[in-house]
Amino acid sequence: MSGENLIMSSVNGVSSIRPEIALNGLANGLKSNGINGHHEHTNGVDHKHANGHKHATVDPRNYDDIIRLAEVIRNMVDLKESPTIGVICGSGLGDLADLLVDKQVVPYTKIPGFPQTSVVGHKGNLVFGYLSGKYVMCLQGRFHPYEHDMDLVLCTMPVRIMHHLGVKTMIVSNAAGGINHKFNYGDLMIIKDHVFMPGLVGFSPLVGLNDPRFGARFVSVHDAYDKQLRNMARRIADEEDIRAHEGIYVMSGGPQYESPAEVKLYKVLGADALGMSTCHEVTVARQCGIRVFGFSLITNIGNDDADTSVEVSHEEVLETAKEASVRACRFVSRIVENL
Ligand SMILES: O=P(O)(O)O[C@H]1O[C@H](CO)[C@@H](O)[C@H]1O
Ligand SMILES: Nc1nc2[nH]cnc2c(=O)[nH]1
Repeated sequence: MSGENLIMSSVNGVSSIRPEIALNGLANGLKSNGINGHHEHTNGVDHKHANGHKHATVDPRNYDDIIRLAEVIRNMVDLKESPTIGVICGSGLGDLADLLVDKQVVPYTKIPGFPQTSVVGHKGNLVFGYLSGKYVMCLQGRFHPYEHDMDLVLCTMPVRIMHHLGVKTMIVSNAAGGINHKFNYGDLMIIKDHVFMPGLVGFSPLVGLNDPRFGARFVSVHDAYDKQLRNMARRIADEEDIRAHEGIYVMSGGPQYESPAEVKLYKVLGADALGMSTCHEVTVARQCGIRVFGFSLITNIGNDDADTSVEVSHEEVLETAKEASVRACRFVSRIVENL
């Protein structure tokens, strides 16, 4: 099979991926070189794509591999300009990427060495285009650590690629279970701060040898969610008559939802909403100096009493996210307009 055939594709008839790239050449270019040439990583992963085809070896821990992969992606599309805004679409919120104007879609399956999505509601496309007149890149589908054997470095590879392609501001969304009693189905929660549970016990994307080209060894996340952006988002929510709160997001490892006793525990910790994503991406974004705005879509209400608890399901999460999707897309479009 030729590289041309693999890379050429049309999604919804709008993709215009450049055909001239030879995948075999990319594979060679993507061999791991080690940090600064003096450290050879041995944990490069041969990522098998959904179609069973084995792509180039990319070591997500290797700076040179990330830069090469970012350049491969740059060459797969005809970028209109540098995307300075990156959006990670959470469960059921991928509709936003479909709204982009003049868009170019690169399926993850066509990107050598890229991981794949497996969660319903995460399509698995990198989408470039204009939103509110600004050139953005959207991840239409994210990588949850529970899908990828808790390999947080692999799951945050797209954030480092965004950075290399020019992203300065990242908007990250997720679906989450509300545990603040004021929260209702379909409300938005502007993330003020987070509790990164996996990170607290050693599952951080920053664990391992640090190549200083990625950023600092020790990253301060005291101001991870930009205050100015939060204030702007609150004003926009008011103007648009969107119910939005501000609160603390907790990322658990998942994929099981919380037991009522765990929900109670998180309440004591001061959490407002629970999910299984976002914190790893935000941590890496802060390491490379990307400004972050994050919000949760409250798709279900956490149970805190085993005697009255009801089942939580991903179907329910997706259904509520779908109902709130138009509102959430309007919210993000207005934020981008104001950036
Ligand atoms: O955080 P996003 O990607 O929105 O997905 C959320 O929804 C899924 C559970 O329903 C989990 O993956 C949780 O993290
Ligand atoms: N951990 C967790 N993730 C979610 N994603 C959507 N709802 C929930 C929830 O209740 N708990």
